[in-house]
Amino acid sequence: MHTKVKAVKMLLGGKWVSTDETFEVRNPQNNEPIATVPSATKKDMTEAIEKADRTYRHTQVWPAHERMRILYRVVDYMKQHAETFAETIASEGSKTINEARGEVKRATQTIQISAEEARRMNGETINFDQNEGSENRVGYHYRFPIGVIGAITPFNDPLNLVAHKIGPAIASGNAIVVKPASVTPLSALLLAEAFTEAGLPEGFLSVITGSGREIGETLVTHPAVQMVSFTGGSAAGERISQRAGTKKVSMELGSNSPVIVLKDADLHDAVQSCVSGAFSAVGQNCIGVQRIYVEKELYPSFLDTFVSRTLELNVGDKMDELTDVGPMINQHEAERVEAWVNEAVAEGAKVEAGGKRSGAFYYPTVLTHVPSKAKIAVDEIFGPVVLIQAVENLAEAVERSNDVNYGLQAGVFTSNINHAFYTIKHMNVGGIMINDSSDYRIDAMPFGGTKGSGIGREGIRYAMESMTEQKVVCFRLQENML
Ligand SMILES: NC(=O)c1ccc[n+]([C@@H]2O[C@H](COP(=O)([O-])OP(=O)(O)OC[C@H]3O[C@@H](n4cnc5c(N)ncnc54)[C@H](O)[C@@H]3O)[C@@H](O)[C@H]2O)c1
Ligand SMILES: O=C[C@H](O)CS(=O)(=O)O
Repeated sequence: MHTKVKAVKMLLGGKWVSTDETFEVRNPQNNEPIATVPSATKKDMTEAIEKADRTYRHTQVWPAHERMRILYRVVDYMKQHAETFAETIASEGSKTINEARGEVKRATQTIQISAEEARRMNGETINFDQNEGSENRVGYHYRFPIGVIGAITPFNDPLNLVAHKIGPAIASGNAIVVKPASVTPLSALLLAEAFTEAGLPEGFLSVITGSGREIGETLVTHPAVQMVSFTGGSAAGERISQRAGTKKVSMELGSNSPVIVLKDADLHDAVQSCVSGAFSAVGQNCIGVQRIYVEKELYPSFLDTFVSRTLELNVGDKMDELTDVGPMINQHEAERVEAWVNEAVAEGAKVEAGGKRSGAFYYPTVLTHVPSKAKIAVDEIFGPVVLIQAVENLAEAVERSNDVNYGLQAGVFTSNINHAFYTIKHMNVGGIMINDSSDYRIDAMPFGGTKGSGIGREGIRYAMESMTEQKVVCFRLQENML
C-alpha cells in the first residue's frame, strides 16, 4: 500500500516556507517516497543566517526564565506527540520503532536538561586581591552567547542529535540555523515545529533542508556564523574544519570503538552488552562496538556465545515491535558494508555469522581472523559488523585498541579494579565504560573524542560552554572606600 507523500515546509527565519524545487525523503526499507521537503538554495540559507544575526543583535533582553519556559514547553509538546516523533524517526531513518521510541525519550530529556542548564549558566567572582596592588579591585566573570550557531547533523539519530544542537543553543541565548541530513530531515522539522508551538520568537531558529552541499558550505563559511557545530563523518569534518576559517568549531565525528573482555569478566553480561552495542541501530552508531579483544583463555566460549546470540536477532520490518535489526539507511550503504566484509574475507578473515545482504538489509555479521591493518579493522564500518580477536593479555588489548586514528569511546569488562584503572589510564579515548560496552551514553555527560573522532565536547552543559564566551568584569574602587 502506498503511503501518501506529504509536502513538508522548512522553517526559515521563523516562517514555514516551501520552495519551487523540492526533494523526496524515502523510506529506507522499501525506497518509497514518504515526503517532499524544500530544496533550499544558497539564497535561502543566507536569508536564514542573516535573519538569525539580526534577531540576536536586536534582542536586547532574552532572560533565562523566558528561554527556560520555551524549553519546558517543548518538553511538554514532545511528550504529547511522542508517538508521532517515533513514527517519523522510524519512517525516514533505519531505526526500528522500538529504537525510535527510545530516541524520542532521550531527545525529550536532552531538551529538559537544556532548560535546567539555562538556569545554571553562571560565572564566579575573582579574588583580584591575590595580586599585590589589586587590593582595591573586585570583580567576576560570566558567560554570554556568541550569536549565530551553524549546526549540521547526521542521519543516524535524526532527532536527538538535532536536540543536542538546538537545546544548548537556545538555553544559552544564541540563535541557530540547522542543516539536517538530507535523508532524514523530517525529525528535525518536527522538533522545529515544537519550538514554534512553544512560542520561540521568530528568527532564533531555522531548519534549512537541502540535498546539495552548497547550503552546508554557505552555513560553514558565512561571516555571521560564529560557530560551526558539526556532527558527522570524519571526512566531512575535515573539509568543514578547513572551510570554516577562524570561527569556533565543534566536531563530533566517527569512530571504530573497541571493547576489551578479560578472562575475569562476566561472560554473559559482556556478550549481551556487546551484541546490543554492535547491532543496535544496525551498527549505524558512532559509539557502536566494532572491535572486541578477548583475553585468550575466554575467547572460545565468548565467541561461541556471541555468535549464538547474534544468530537469534530478528532482522526484518522496522515497524514491527519484534524486530531487533532493520534496514540500513539505504541500499548503497549496505552494498558498501558488503564490499568491506568481502575485502576482509579476501585478506583472510572468517565469517562466523551473517555476511549476507538483501537490498538495504545487511545481516548482523561477526568476523574473526581479521588482519590488523584491514580496512574494517582501522576505519569506521558504520554498519552491523564486528570483529572479535583473541589477545594474550590486557597490554596487548590496549595497544591494539589505541592503534587507530579514532578515540571516541571504549568498553572494558573485568572484575579486577587494577585492570580497570589500567585501561582508564592508557586508553586514548573520550569515554571509557567499565563493564559496559562502548555504546553507553547519557545525554548529560561530556561526549566527544580524541584524535580523528572530534574536537570539543557535547552533552548540553558542555555544548553551552562552547556556544558562549566568558567576560571578565573588574571594578577598581577608591582607596578610601575600602
Ligand atoms: N561523534 C558523534 O557524536 C556522532 C554522532 C552521530 C554520527 N556521527 C558520525 O556521522 C557519520 C554518519 O552520519 P552521516 O552519514 O550523516 O555523516 P556525513 O558526514 O555524511 O554527513 C553529516 C552531515 O554533514 C553534511 N555534510 C557532508 N559534507 C559536508 C560539507 N562538505 N559541508 C557541509 N556539510 C556537509 C551532510 O549533509 C549531513 O547533514 C559517521 O561517521 C558517524 O560516526 C558521529
Ligand atoms: O551515533 C552516535 C550517537 O551520538 C551515539 S548516541 O545515540 O548519542 O548514544
